[in-house]
Amino acid sequence: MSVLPFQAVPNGPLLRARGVTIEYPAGDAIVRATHDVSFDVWRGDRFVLLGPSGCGKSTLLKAVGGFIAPCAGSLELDGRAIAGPGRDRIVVFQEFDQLAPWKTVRQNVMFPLLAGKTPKREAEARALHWIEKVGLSRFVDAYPHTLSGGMKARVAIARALAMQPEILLMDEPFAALDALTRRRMHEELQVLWDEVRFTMLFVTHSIEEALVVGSRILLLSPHPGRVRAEINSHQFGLHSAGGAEFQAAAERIHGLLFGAEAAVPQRARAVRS
Ligand SMILES: Nc1ncnc2c1ncn2[C@@H]1O[C@H](COP(=O)(O)OP(=O)(O)OP(=O)(O)O)[C@@H](O)[C@H]1O
Repeated sequence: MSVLPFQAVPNGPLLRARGVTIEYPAGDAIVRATHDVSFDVWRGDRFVLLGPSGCGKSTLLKAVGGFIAPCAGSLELDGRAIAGPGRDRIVVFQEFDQLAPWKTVRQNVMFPLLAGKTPKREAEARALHWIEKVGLSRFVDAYPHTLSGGMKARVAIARALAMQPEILLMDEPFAALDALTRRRMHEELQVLWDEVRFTMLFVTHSIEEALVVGSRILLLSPHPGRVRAEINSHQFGLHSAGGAEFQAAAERIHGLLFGAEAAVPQRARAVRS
């Protein structure tokens, strides 16, 4: 019998999570961070994991990044089991001091490309391309300590996108920024996405941010995180923030997360917005 080489499932979801349960050892005990979480992320999705502090959002993101393994369930990217970190998944954290302080903006963006053996000329061209896309061309030779928080956020995004990952993993990337800068970053992320259509898995505990940033939102219950509902939110954006429909969606999400509906464990439901 001939064995066919593995092939990715055409037209399937890019990221498939099935029954993901993740536990941490904590002394003699075990902390269950997520329980039986399933979801699909399709190419071009801006998929948000939303839930209260401690519901396992970052844990799920780290598992997708390949930094921790589920104790039950499966995670697949493009049909292949996630078995460890890979260049197809790049994480952007909220600590922008992940930028090397002794490297310029250009050098910071080039660094992971060079580490991945991209030829220097190509690495520089790609770095300059993405630095321009995030509006920092004038700052290519600046050092991180001379940049504002928003500018550092943009460098981190440029560095991630320059790697051309299959999926960008963003863990509350704007949480440390002031409200005005965060709003600006939401705008810029939207402009970038409109142009590039990258796939994004975005973690936040802010309902408003989830609605503005996301095209689909997975609501997770408090500790351990279980899927409460999945919501379409592509119709919302900064233009609709504060409007009646936006407020109604935000209130419904709040009810699902914290209200009477949240008290009764329930299976995942598709909720139309
Ligand atoms: N390294 C660890 N060891 C033990 N327990 C952990 C570890 N990391 C996370 N946890 C626990 O797992 C649960 C989920 O944590 P996680 O950071 O994923 O939640 P979160 O939803 O991202 O929270 P936040 O919004 O506050 O960042 C929490 O109860 C947390 O205390």
